[in-house]
Amino acid sequence: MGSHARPLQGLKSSSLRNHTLLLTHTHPFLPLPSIPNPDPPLSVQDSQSAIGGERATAIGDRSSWSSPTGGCGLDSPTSSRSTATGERTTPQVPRGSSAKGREGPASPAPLPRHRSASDCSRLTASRPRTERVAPASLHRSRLAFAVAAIAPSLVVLVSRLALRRLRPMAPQRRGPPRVPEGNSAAERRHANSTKKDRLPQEAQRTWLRIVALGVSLALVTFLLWSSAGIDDDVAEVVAHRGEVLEGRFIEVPCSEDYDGHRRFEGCTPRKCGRGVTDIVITREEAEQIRRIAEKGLSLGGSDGGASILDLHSGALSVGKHFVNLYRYFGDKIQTIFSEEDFQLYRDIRQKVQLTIAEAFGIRASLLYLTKPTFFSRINSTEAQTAHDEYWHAHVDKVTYGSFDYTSLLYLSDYLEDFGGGRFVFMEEGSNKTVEPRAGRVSFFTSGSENLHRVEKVLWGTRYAITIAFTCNPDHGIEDPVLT
Ligand SMILES: O=C(O)CCC(=O)C(=O)O
Ligand SMILES: [Fe+2]
Repeated sequence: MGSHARPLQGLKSSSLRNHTLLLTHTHPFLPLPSIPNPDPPLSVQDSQSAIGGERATAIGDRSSWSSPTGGCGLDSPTSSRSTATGERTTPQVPRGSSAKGREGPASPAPLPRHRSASDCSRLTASRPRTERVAPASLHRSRLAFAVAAIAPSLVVLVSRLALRRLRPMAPQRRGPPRVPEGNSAAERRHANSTKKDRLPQEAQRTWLRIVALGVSLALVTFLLWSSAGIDDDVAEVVAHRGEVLEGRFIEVPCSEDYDGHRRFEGCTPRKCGRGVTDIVITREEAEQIRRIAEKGLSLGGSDGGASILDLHSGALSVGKHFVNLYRYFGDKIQTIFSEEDFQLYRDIRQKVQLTIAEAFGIRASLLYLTKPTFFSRINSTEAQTAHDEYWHAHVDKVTYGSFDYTSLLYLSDYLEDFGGGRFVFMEEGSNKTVEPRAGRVSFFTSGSENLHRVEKVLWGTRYAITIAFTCNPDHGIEDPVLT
């Protein structure tokens, strides 16, 4: 690594703040939009042009690396097109990955706003398949809270009633029995009989207390279990980390999300579903490409949650923001990445594209790589901004607009490299989980038929690449090139 390849974090944070571009603070990851966003998504009405505006000045002898667009390769929607074979057709404007694209002016792109699961549920409320956004456990949690709130009072009430019934002699306990004075034999007899009566009553009271305590404990346990998260809804692991899947495909009915966008017959999903395969990308390839991610991300990294590296635009998480690696390093970028790195990236993209085309019965050449396509690195550090909360349920088509087919290439192993961090397709009562495994490709149509989330990473570090495809050539982006 050359002299320029030192962590951006090594810069004085104040100068970094002054000179980095503020890109909406968001990661492209999740429900949170951010880096290079596709063209104004047709279906997302509340998109906002959140990027840009702030111009950075030079850091030391480095030239300015900002642009009004925020330095993360926000290019014009009209673009060159990448095909299955990686050729570019009719480039109209330089894209983010080209040297020109990195430096040239670009207009800010509206970004889709982060949507939570409940947003999604509102969005899709009329659709039978996607209404099932609130997971069953959420309902259970609410119920548990309600029960727990009234349960103690109920238990006390029932116990008191029960005790009252069991206590016919209760008034006697308020004071000594009224017996004629001097009748000591009668007094003793009465005292004895009262003691006898009291014994079983006390036993009953103790017994009731134990029952009340037991009920309360059971409720508390239930409540804790219920509110422990929605992961307990995971009903089925569709891809275990330990298995090597040749290919597993599950078809699901398409949502109506695609109707709000221009249709491209032969490509826009008519057949929807999800697939997983472990034989398209080898574990060696996964390891090599992970090294690229490690190299790039070692230069920055977010303050918590997920860190993002987008080789197309150059966007890299640093602290709570993004910087543009390409602008920052200029030609020196070649001291960090090699042509082989980029070639591998392109090869992998192509293999994934062919896999998706085959699974959905479409021509690979009709698919275009779209943005954001990026590496993610997640660890168990607390997210510092709401935008780093990668674990929210979301619909990619809603979040990113241009996505028609999403794919994820995992670069590390669940339970070996990290814990938590499983991918979950959310379906009420029957969530489907994909356990990441290095080299595993998980792909799916991007509409709300595939609402999903990532579990929080509990330990270790999880690496993945999100590779997205669109059917709209205008939303296509080029492969990254090292020039
Ligand atoms: O990394 C994953 O497993 C999922 C990422 C994701 O949902 C996304 O990038 O939209
Ligand atoms: Fe996603």
